[in-house]
Amino acid sequence: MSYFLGIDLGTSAVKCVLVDSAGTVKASHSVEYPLLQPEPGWAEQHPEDWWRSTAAAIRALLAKASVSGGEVVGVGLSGQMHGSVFLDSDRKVVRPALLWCDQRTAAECEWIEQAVGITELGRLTGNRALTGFTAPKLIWLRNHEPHHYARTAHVLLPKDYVRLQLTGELGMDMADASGTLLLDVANRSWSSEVARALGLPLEWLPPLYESNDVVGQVLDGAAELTGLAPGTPVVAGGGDQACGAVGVGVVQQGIASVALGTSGVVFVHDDTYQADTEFRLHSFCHGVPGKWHRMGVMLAAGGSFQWWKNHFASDELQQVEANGGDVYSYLTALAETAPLGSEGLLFLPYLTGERTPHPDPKARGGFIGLNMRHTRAHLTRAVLEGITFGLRDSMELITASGVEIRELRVNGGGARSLFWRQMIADVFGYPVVTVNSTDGPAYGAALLAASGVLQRDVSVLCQEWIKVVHRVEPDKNQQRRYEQYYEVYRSLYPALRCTLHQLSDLAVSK
Ligand SMILES: Nc1ncnc2c1ncn2[C@@H]1O[C@H](COP(=O)(O)OP(=O)(O)O)[C@@H](O)[C@H]1O
Ligand SMILES: O=C(CO)[C@@H](O)[C@H](O)COP(=O)(O)O
Repeated sequence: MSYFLGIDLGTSAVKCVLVDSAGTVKASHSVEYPLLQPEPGWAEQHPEDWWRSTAAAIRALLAKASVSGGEVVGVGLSGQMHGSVFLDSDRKVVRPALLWCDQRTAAECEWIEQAVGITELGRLTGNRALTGFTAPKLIWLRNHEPHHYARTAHVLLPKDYVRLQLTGELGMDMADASGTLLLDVANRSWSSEVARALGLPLEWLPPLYESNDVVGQVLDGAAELTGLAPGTPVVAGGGDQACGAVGVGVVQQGIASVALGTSGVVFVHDDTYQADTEFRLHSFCHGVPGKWHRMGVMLAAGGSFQWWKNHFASDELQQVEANGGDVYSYLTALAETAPLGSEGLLFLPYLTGERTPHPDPKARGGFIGLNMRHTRAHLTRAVLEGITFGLRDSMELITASGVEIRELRVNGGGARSLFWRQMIADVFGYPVVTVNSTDGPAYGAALLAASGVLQRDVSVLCQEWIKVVHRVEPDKNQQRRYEQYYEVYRSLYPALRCTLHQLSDLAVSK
């Protein structure tokens, strides 16, 4: 039997999945690694941890599935986007990577937008300078760690480091490269103009590939560590959002995906390059060769729910866990006992600043409208509703550009909850479906590997592999009531912006 291996290098863990040539998942396996937060707002990881964990996950997956390395005929990679891996001329790691959720580069983003100009930067790259993106991190390194900057010879994104260890080849796909702020997204090539304006060496950037291009073959040493066969072809793959969209079949116009991971993303496919006039949406290359996509990114979607679980719901939760229950399922059931709108309570999900629609590292979260009747159930529901309203903000920007949507495909950990899926259908006003692939980005990476190795069209493979398994329709009455809450929600950020900034400054003042 032949299998394709999809690897998704996430923020908390690497997930590997084996898929057969008909698109059926044989088995999956995850291995976690630590997230370092040496200062408030910083987020780093050791690239060596990624590689060690990936090799261990592949080995364990093959054993679990009783599949031999020789049966794996192609490998694809997906990964957390934007993270900067700095390598020296011997391809050794210079310092820990700065991740997508790291917020230290606010000053560098301002400098970039002044140096290039927001409109010119948008014309050249399709995007604004946002704290998570890669180029501001390179400038941060130049400003704050010149000794590390002087040693740097190559810059990669997280999953590209893993591909380098597997194959010995430097490379980056267009989809992930779009989040560096150094790609001319419209023309799918590095922007020498932006690199020159920022004084960044273009030679640090690796060769570019489409997501289903074969970049290299598994090396002997990597084969020994992973259990894969030497010479197995490895495709470029893509950023986790592009791979996740491929994994749920968002490879044509009319279907949007909503990813409920740590971040939250509303994603649409574009046949031609499109950019938001004010660059509030990210305009990126898609994992489908020669195609593009736009997305709005909320930094703490599932992340807000996870924060709520970790800090304000610990007592019963220990019991739930001890009885083998799922803590998130317990919390969504609790939320369901509170009425729609949480009896006049709104939650702002800007716990780690925000990207879309408010590119603001100093935005902060909050509960607004508390009264004496509110219980933990109301607050839990308000958290889920606030995240959903925040995602609707991205959808508003997408539909305002003239895109017509007929269906939402939900993926990520939050998609497990039927209650949350119904809430999304009611708040967005579109049918919400889930598909047979629950492994999202890893499944998309396996599909891209199959496309590259078998020389099959990505969209055709999506049609063959991906099937809708569940559908919820918006409830008109609930939709009308949510609309009233959403109108209040969207008025809060402009009204509170200065207050949130003051609080953000006070939090770090000594
Ligand atoms: N049963 C569930 N119901 C609702 N939300 C859930 C459930 N399980 C997980 N989640 C949410 O999904 C998030 C994790 O999603 P995942 O796609 O695994 O994220 P990542 O890839 O960023 O690590 C959690 O933080 C939580 O908010
Ligand atoms: O920054 C982005 C997209 O622009 C994030 O989507 C990261 O790529 C990681 O997301 P999770 O999968 O961990 O939520």
